[in-house]
Amino acid sequence: MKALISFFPLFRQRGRALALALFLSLVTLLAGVALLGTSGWFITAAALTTLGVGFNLFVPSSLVRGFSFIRILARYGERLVGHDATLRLLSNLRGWLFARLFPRLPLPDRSLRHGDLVSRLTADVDALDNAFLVAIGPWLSAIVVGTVMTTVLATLLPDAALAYGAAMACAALAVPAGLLWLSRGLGRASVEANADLRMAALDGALGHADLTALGALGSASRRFEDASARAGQLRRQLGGLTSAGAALVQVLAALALIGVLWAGLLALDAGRIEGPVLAGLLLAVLGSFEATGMIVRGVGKAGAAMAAAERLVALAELPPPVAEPDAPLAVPHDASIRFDRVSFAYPGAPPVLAGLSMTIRPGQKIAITGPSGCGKSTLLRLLLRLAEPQQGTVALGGQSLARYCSADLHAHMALLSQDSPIFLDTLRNNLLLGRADADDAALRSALQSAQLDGFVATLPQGLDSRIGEAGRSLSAGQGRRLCLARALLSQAPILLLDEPTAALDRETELAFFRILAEAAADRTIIMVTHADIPGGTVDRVLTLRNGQIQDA
Ligand SMILES: Nc1ncnc2c1ncn2[C@@H]1O[C@H](COP(=O)(O)OP(=O)(O)OP(=O)(O)O)[C@@H](O)[C@H]1O
Repeated sequence: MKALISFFPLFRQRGRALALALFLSLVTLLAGVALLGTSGWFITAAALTTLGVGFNLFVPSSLVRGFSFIRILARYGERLVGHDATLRLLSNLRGWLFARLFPRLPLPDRSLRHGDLVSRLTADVDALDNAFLVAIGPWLSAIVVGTVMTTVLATLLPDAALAYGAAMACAALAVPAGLLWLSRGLGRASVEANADLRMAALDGALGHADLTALGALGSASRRFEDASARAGQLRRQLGGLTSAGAALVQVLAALALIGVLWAGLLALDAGRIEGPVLAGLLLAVLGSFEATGMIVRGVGKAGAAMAAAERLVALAELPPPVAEPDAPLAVPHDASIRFDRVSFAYPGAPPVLAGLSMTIRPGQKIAITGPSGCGKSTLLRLLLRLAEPQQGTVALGGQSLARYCSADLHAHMALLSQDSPIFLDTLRNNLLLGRADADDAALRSALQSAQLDGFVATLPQGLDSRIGEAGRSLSAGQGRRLCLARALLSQAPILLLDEPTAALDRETELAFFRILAEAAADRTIIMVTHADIPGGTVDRVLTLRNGQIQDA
C-alpha cells in the first residue's frame, strides 16, 4: 500500500479528469438506483390503481425516461473521461519510470534480467494504471451511494436504515478489506508468476536457434509450461477468492433486502409507508449493491496493482551507480586520461583491478588485451564512469571524472562495443543517434569513412532503408561498420572500442582495422580486443593481467 501511495503525485496530475470520471460514475450509479426505485414505485402504484385510472402516469414515466437517459449519458461520459485519464496516466507513469531508470543503468543486480525489466516496464505499469478505474473509483462510488441510500431510508423507513447501513458497510468495506488482505500474497505471487512467464517466453523466442541446435527446446518448453501452469493456478486461486467475495456480497444484499422488506411490511401495516414507495425502496436497495459487485471484481486487480507498485518503486529507488557533482567542470577537448592506482571489485566478488596505473595522451591509440574475464570491459566502464573505483582515481585532463557531469563526459567519449545495438529503424535514424543534428553530407561522410557508402548506394531507399530487428538484414561486417560510422559521427575525441571485431571473419576484421586507422586518425582510441592487430592500427598494445596493466 505504501508503494501505491508513492504514486499519488502522478494520480494527482490527472486529478481533475479522475474526479470527473468518479463524479460521472456516481451519477450513473445514483441514476440507476433512482431508475429502479422510481420504476418499482411507478409499476406498483399503477397496478394498485385500477387500470391506472386516477394515477398520473406522466410524471413517473418521464422520470423513468429521464433517469435512463442520464444513466446512459453518464456511463458513456465516465468511460470516455476515465479511459482518457487512464491512458494519459499511463504515459506519465512510463515517463516517470524511464526518467528514474536511465540514470540507474546498467542495473547492478544481474538477476534483473531483460525479460523481467520488460515485464516491469509493461505489465506492471498497466496493472498500476488500472488501479483507479477498477479499484479506487468503484469503492468511492459505493461509499457515496451507500450513504445516500442510508439517508433516504432513514427518512422514509427509519427502522430499516440500520440494517441496510450495516450490510452495505460490510459489503463496501469489510468484504473488500478482507479480500485485499487474503489476496495480497496471491496478487504478488501472480504478478511474479506472470513476469516469469514473460521471461520464459522471451528467452525461448530469443534463444530459439541455439536451443534447437542444442536439442534443448524440450526443456525450454517445459520451463514455459511450468511457468504457465503456475500463473494459471494463481489466477484460478485469485478468481476463487473473488467469486467467494462476490457471493458474500450477494448474501449481504439479500440480507439488506430482507431487513428492508421486514421493516417495510411492519411500517405498511402501521400505515407509516405506502406500498408503492416500499416497492420502490426495495428495488433501489437492490440497485445500490451494484457498486459493491464492482469493488469485489476490482479487489483482485488492486492486489496486483499493489504488487506492481512495489516492483516499480524497487526499480525506481535503486541507488544510482555514481553521484553527479554539484558544480561540474567543463570537459576539456584535448585531454589526457590517467588511471592512478585504481582498484575495483564488483560487490561480493574478488578485485578485478588492483592498483592499476596508466596514462593515455590525447590522440594516442592503444589496444588492451588480456585473458577473458581479466577486467578489460570493466576498465572501459570505469572510464565512462558507469562505476566508481573503490581506490585510486580515473582522471581526464588532470581532473577526477567525478568532477564532470556524466552527460558531458559521455558526449566526450563514443563507445563501440561488441553488442552495440542496431535499432529496428531506418539507417538514417540509426546513424543520427551518434549526432542528432548531423546533415546528410555528414551522414554520407561517416558512411564513407566506415566504407559503407557503396552498400548504402545499392539500396533503393538509401539512407531511408529500414533495418531489420537487431540489424538482421545486414551482414555482421556491415553491422559493425554501421556502428563504427555512428561512433565516428559523434565527433567525440575519445573512441572506446570493446571487442569491435568480435564475430567477424579475419578478412572483414583486417578491413575494419584499416578503416578505423584512417577514419579515426585524429582521435584517442582505446580498444579492448583479443584480435591480432595489424601493424599501424595502434601505437601501443598493453596487457591487463592480475589487475595490473603492462606492455605486451
Ligand atoms: N556487473 C557485474 N557484476 C559482477 N561481476 C561482474 C560484472 N561484470 C563483470 N563481472 C566480473 O568481473 C570480471 C571482469 O569482467 P570483464 O567483463 O571486465 O572482463 P573482460 O576482460 O572484459 O572479459 P572478456 O574478455 O571475456 O570480455 C569477470 O570475472 C566478470 O565475471
